[in-house]
Amino acid sequence: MNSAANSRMIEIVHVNRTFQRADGQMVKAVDNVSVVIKEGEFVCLVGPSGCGKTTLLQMVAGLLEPSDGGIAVAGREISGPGRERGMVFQKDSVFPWMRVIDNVEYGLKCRGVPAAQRREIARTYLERVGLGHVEKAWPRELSGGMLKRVAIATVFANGSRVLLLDEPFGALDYVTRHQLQSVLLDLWDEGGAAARRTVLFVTHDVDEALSLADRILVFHSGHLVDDLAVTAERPRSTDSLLLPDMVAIKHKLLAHLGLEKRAKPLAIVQDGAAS
Ligand SMILES: Nc1ncnc2c1ncn2[C@@H]1O[C@H](COP(=O)(O)OP(=O)(O)OP(=O)(O)O)[C@@H](O)[C@H]1O
Repeated sequence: MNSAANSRMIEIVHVNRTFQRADGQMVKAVDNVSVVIKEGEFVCLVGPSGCGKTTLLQMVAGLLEPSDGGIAVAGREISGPGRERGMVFQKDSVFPWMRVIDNVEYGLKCRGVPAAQRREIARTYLERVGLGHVEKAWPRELSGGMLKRVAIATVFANGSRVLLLDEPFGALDYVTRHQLQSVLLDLWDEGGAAARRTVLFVTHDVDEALSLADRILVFHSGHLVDDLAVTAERPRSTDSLLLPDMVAIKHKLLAHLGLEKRAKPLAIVQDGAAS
């Protein structure tokens, strides 16, 4: 639950991460990033390819160590992965050798949750993502969108207070993507504002960020270059994206991505030649 004591859920303090490429060249993937994420915030990370979004997420997950600086979650400096942080990757995050329900239960099983209790929790979340009817199926029998639902059910069933999602819907078609955004937001909001989990969500899709986020962090060349509040009311619809404030944020994001100049109408083609 939210409380004043841990309302600073993620604290990233002067974090740097450098890689050495195979050719010996050094790459500064994350460059002196400091930011505080409050408990229950839904934060999207946006920026051009290679700007360090995944690297930062992996450091918060504890899968990568910062070269410099520190990261604390719920007031504790992290030194590796932890139960309070759950991750969904762009590629499928399910074990192909386990049935759907066993996938969703796996984290609970590892923590010693009794069989009947973990089955009940897994079933609850599979129902919530609309997959109650395929609990006995194998992952290979499911579509890409269904597999993402399994991954989302799993991360919520595990009870992690911090969810780290790296372009989870990037490979999905438009309709499935929108359905899954709704599923994710419903789960995030299921207990009301005071029970919301803290989400870091990497996306390339500006409209997705505007639909989901309370706050959008914009990265460029490893730097955090903008921090935009999205205050539009929830639940948001496609019409919410047309509100003046949302359009203003979208313009800022497109400018950061270097896309503003493409907003001109296409030249009209007449008699086979551009006019
Ligand atoms: N293991 C690694 N070894 C060497 N360089 C790496 C490694 N991981 C990432 N990098 C480099 O760090 C930089 C940031 O990569 P990162 O994957 O974090 O960017 P990103 O913003 O998530 O990109 P994308 O949106 O394309 O996924 C890139 O220049 C990348 O080539």
